[in-house]
Amino acid sequence: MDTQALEELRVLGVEIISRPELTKETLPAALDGIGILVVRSTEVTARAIEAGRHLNLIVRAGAGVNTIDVAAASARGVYVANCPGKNAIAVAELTMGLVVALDRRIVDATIDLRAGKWEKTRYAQAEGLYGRRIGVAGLGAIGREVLHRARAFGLEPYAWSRSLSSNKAQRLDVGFARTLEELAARSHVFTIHLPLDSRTRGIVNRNVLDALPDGAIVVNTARSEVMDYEALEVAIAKKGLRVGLDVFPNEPDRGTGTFEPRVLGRGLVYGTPHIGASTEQAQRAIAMETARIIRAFMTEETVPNVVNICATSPARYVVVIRMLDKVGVLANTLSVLKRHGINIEEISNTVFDGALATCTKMRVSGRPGDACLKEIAAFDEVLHVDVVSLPNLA
Ligand SMILES: NC(=O)C1=CN([C@@H]2O[C@H](COP(=O)(O)OP(=O)(O)OC[C@H]3O[C@@H](n4cnc5c(N)ncnc54)[C@H](O)[C@@H]3O)[C@@H](O)[C@H]2O)C=CC1
Ligand SMILES: O=C(O)C(=O)COP(=O)(O)O
Repeated sequence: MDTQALEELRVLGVEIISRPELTKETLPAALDGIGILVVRSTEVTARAIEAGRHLNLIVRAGAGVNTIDVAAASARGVYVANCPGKNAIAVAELTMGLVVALDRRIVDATIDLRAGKWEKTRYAQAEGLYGRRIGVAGLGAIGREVLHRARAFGLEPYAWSRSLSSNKAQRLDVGFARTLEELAARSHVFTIHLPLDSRTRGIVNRNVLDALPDGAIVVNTARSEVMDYEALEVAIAKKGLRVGLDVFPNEPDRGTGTFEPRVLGRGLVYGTPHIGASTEQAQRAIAMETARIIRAFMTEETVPNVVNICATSPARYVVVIRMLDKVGVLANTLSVLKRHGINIEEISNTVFDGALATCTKMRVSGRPGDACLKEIAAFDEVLHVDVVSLPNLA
């Protein structure tokens, strides 16, 4: 981990245990006594989350949280946070690297040269990128960085993304595709930057691949499960696609080992071992963001980048209680709320200058009745109690 980020954590008094060799299988047994787990692509299963009885926070030191059983974490009240955007430039750089390499067949030319073969005639047959169209599927942090770099190459950009409308596309000066098929049909270069979830699994399917023009360059640096790799193999043969992949089905979860993805032998297919995020710059940015998340978790009320906060809280009211800063006052008010069957969803407590008084705000699902409020107000140390209805912002 970056030395500055490590220093940040040391200042917080965090004891750091580094176990990069852990896998999906060995992680659960290693979580005993661990409060904060920082992971890259290692899978964090429900079994790991159950085994990690002391776990409060899981930080995905990267973007994609599909490797973490977020539902299992939510069910045990464990925060899951990621580092959005912090490795986007690195992935965009690799994406453009693959695009250029495929157009000019740089890898094959190098392999031939290393074997003593001067194949100028063969490798002189490149189309070139300038003036051709690039389709970006998923215009998030990485998609936008790709767009930026694609323009510098003179590629004409098109995009398809969840919240992209034709107006927004116009503002971004990018061609708008209404469907993924439409995007594919326009793309001489087609690049995928969608997260993996239940809606995107297999979304780049046979129909989408069939819509691509012959000889198109296809790049996937997102997740293998977003694309049907069997259909891809067929499309490579049928359409002469040139393909660049940084992600594969059943990737090893160790840094070194053997791995022979079948698709790599199916035509002009270049591959990298999931290194999209692996530049020093990106890793430094990720480390600093990880330290920021941990610091906020330990010292502040809100944790940044949490992906599993209840989007539609059942809380409809806020109980605001000003009280003297004395032992047991808050506990007394809570026991009254409990007796009246009021469930507290969220709570915050602020202490004011001089530490004489505090203000507690509790988000609750049911409106406390007058009797309940009177009981709270009756405590000598309670200065005031109020109930505020939350606006329906849904
Ligand atoms: N190869 C590597 O090392 C890396 C791979 N990745 C992968 O790239 C993915 C994207 O990363 P970012 O751009 O940072 O994420 P992001 O969240 O900033 O962007 C994702 C984009 O996809 C769009 N989107 C999401 N669901 C959609 C749907 N169902 N239909 C249409 N559009 C949808 C979103 O609106 C957003 O614009 C990550 O989730 C991760 O899986 C990320 C970093 C490194
Ligand atoms: O950030 C992401 O989503 C990635 O895929 C990066 O994976 P890594 O942390 O390099 O194993």
